[in-house]
Amino acid sequence: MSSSSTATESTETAATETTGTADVIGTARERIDALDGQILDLVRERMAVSAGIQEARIASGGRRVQLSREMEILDRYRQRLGKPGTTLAMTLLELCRGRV
Ligand SMILES: C=C(O[C@@H]1C=C(C(=O)O)C=C[C@H]1O)C(=O)O
Repeated sequence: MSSSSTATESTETAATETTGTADVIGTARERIDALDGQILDLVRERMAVSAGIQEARIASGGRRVQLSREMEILDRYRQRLGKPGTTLAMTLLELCRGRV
């Protein structure tokens, strides 16, 4: 009797923990989805600002790409995020280049 009661309790505890874990994950995923939305909006904003700079430089006889500036950006991302930061910065620069 007491062993059956213990088994029921432990099943209920497991169910409560499962529900709690699902809640934690669900809430955290909502936050991740919101953050991804902001990141994507920011990337699109960065692309537009970058295009404006490139347009202005080309219109005044300059080149689209300025490698020294890109090196600064790659270094910033590498300092904050390590090697994957460099990869991320390269992807961002690729997105932002050549869209004028
Ligand atoms: C936007 C610029 O032009 C290009 C694009 C860059 C960028 O998207 O960050 C950086 C350097 C340039 O190759 C700039 O010179 O600042």
